[in-house]
Amino acid sequence: MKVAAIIVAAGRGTRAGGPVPKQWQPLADRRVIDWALSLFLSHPRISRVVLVLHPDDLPDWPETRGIEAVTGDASRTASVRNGLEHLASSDVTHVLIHDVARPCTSPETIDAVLDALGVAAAPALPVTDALWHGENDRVVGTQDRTGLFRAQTPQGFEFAAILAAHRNHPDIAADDVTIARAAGLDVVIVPGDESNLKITHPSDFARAEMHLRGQMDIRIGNGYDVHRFGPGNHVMLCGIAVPHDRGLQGHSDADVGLHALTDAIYGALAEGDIGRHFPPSDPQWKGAESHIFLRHAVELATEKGFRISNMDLTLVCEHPKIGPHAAAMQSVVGEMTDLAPNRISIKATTSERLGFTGREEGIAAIATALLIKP
Ligand SMILES: Nc1ccn([C@@H]2O[C@H](COP(=O)(O)OP(=O)(O)OP(=O)(O)O)[C@@H](O)[C@H]2O)c(=O)n1
Ligand SMILES: C[C@](O)(CO)[C@H](O)COP(=O)(O)O
Repeated sequence: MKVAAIIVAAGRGTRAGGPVPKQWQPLADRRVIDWALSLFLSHPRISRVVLVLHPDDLPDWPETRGIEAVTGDASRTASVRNGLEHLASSDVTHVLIHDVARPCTSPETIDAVLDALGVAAAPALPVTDALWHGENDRVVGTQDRTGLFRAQTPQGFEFAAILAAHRNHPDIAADDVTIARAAGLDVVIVPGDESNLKITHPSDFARAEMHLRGQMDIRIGNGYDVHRFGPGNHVMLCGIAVPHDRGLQGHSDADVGLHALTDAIYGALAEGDIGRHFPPSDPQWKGAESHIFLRHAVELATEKGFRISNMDLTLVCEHPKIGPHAAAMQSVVGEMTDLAPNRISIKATTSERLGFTGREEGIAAIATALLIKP
């Protein structure tokens, strides 16, 4: 079985509204389109992913590894057909056709459809509400719901069969099962999922967001570090050499800010602290630049499937004054972590001349990091 996925994303999302078509709108920290793409790209049983885009959107689509971008057409049916024709002379044996507008589809639904193939299989849910006919805000009739289902995607087909069915069905159809049925194909119904909703109207964004956030692994971690002052003419703080009449002492470059940020990430991952990964007893870390530690923590987070959402750091000291350097620190930390500066907060406070920071014996730093695994 060699399976391709066709994700149709050439619609204009008129019912959903918004400044751009719905697939480009933000949803739970990504764009709607990214949810469907990452689901199919990461599914082990899918070998090719074809993305059908509107002609206006195609020029802006960056060439992306593993995604074959194809031009869409005036109707969903015609867009699907373009995707199928793109695969026409390939060795693909089966195809899953999916709406980009369904960002909450689960890998289990994909597996259920693939397991049921066959010639054709698609997820659906039995209708549970009473059904009426209505006119001018009045009920004019009722409809028996026995045997009625609400169709979802991805809809799966034997490739040659659905290609032929589409070629023989030039008219617009509600979905690809309709076209398969018109060609006489037998379609198996597999259980759909209430959360596999299609973003159609503005209120659907909130429902999808609630589901996706509920599914996410969201981790918070804190980091705290202190370094004492010693001789020197600058302190390293968040990767910036800040002029000062003393330096900070430590086994590494004593960048207390980067250390707290690093420990916050390790903390969120339940991966101990810097000392566990870079033991102070190991001479190779003597005088080390602390960006090494922060980069390691970020890599570890990425390896475990997490993305850093934001970080917040407070430096506690009377001097040096941090405000004039905060923007530069944000930008340097942004480079180290691959985060936009507006996701990194760097601020400072004095301790009102109380305690060791108040007596200017050293600098303390407190950090929080929020990590998300979709
Ligand atoms: N010419 C079209 C129309 C629709 N679609 C895709 O088909 C799916 C289902 O369509 P729908 O939810 O109706 O999306 P839109 O057509 O974008 O929405 P609207 O009808 O509100 O404009 C969506 O993923 C949409 O991008 C497509 O690829 N090409
Ligand atoms: C394909 C589909 O999602 C199955 O429920 C649905 O038919 C698409 O309908 P739309 O009117 O094009 O949104």
